Amino acid sequence: MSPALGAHSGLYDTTATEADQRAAFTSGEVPVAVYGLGKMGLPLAAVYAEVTGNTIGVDIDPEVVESINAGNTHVKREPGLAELVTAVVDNDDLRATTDGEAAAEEAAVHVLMVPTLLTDDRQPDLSLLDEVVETVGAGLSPGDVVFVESTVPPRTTADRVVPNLSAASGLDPAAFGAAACPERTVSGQALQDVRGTHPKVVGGVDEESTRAAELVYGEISDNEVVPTSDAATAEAVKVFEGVYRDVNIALANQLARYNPAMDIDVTEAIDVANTQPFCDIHDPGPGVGGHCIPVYPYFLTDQYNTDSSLLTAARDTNDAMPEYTVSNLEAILDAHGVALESASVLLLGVTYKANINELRNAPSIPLVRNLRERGATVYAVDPLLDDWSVVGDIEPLTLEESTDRAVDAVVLVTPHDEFADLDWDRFDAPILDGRDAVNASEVEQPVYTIGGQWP
Ligand SMILES: NC(=O)c1ccc[n+]([C@@H]2O[C@H](COP(=O)([O-])OP(=O)(O)OC[C@H]3O[C@@H](n4cnc5c(N)ncnc54)[C@H](O)[C@@H]3O)[C@@H](O)[C@H]2O)c1
Ligand SMILES: CC(=O)N[C@@H]1[C@@H](OP(=O)(O)OP(=O)(O)OC[C@H]2O[C@@H](n3ccc(=O)[nH]c3=O)[C@H](O)[C@@H]2O)O[C@H](CO)[C@@H](O)[C@@H]1O
Repeated sequence: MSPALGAHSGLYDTTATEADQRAAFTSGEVPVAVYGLGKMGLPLAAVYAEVTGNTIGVDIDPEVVESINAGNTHVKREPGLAELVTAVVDNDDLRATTDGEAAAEEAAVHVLMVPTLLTDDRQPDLSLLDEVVETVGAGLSPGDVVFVESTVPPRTTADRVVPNLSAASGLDPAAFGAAACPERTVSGQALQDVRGTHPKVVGGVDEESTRAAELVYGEISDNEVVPTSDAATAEAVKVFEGVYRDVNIALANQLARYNPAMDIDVTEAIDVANTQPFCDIHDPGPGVGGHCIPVYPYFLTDQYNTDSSLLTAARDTNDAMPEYTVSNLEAILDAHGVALESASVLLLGVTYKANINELRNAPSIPLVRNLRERGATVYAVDPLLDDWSVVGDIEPLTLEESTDRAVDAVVLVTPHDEFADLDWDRFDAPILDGRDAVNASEVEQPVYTIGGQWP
């Protein structure tokens, strides 16, 4: 019970003044629970704890919970995160638990940050969201607010989350608030993003929910808080951002395919085209991975009886890039007198993005499958990866071991920091620089790029 907030410690439909609500929120009188403590959820929970002094982190993985309660951070390469987690745990501002229902009973602000992925037939998979909504519903109280930070198909908060919360709690939907407050955070800079690199978008299922979200994120974010007309609009903002990026990357990959016929360096043309403000063509590469960009288009394509051919064409273009990369490599090997079928190929970087230990939808997986189907022997180096089981039929090597292997070509798939100062000539083989990350002027071996000129 919060004296400042009167009847209940919730922010929804309270009679307290805005000033009293802010005071209650920042003094810990409005307990917060953050559900999902992964790459996005842990930074988010740590900032909530820093602001409120009373945040419960909920995760279904006991090892995650144990690690956090020991003041440790299982999410790596996030500047400032380890220090912040240690500080908020030591100060008892943040505590973690696997008991989501107990946390839901205690909290008045519920923040959902669990994965929203795809089923095998590429439909939105909201099963983890449904599970956590059941958990929150079991402890939901009048006056509580629920913020969906996970990226979801537009209309999910209003048409799925709220009815399920009402059913699980027995509360009338008018008794609690719900808003879509999509996470606009990039791994590798998560803390600064949560704190306000970009404006924070919030949209409630009703005006009071939007108001409560504005008040909370006005304390969490240093940037402006942008309220939208409703929750579905806020959800659409996030999905549209991701779809824009997938289509734009597909444009870059389409342009790369004009080689070898066009016989130019497409990446040079793109870079120069981008020197005027109405053009922002992204970079061609061996494919589009992660659980954001290749996923979000499917939150739209089959959900409405609307032609989505542009989005599906972009997805097809990006999904074809691993195979296109192999055809590039085959031309390079051929020019160096080696048949792909009998070649030894070294891949540098396997995770979907530099310095992030995440294999979801990683282009390296179809790339390895394609190379092996063609008969090539494949080695790979990835200093971040601890579980190679899903990568395919390859021999993982350390960077040191890789120099002892006679290989016919090297493919830079993911430019981790560890490769930044590499002596590329140590491999004595042509290089296919999939992410245009190698300074070819400093390398004696021939360096090719996706979109660059073929041999
Ligand atoms: N990773 C990104 O760059 C990024 C950026 C913006 C938004 N997002 C959104 O955030 C979501 C989460 O991404 P992430 O990178 O943090 O995922 P993650 O896989 O790193 O972490 C998810 C965590 O949620 C936990 N979890 C699963 N089900 C749970 C439940 N029912 N209750 C409590 N915890 C549960 C898992 O144990 C895991 O620790 C994404 O699916 C996406 O929608 C991701
Ligand atoms: C808040 C949030 O959701 N943030 C998302 C997050 O997305 P993300 O972490 O999944 O990372 P991305 O950078 O989008 O990369 C995805 C894949 O696309 C490949 N790629 C990329 C650019 C390019 O020009 N050509 C490419 O081929 C790359 O190698 C990788 O495999 O950060 C982005 C800003 O970085 C955001 O815009 C995006 O909303």
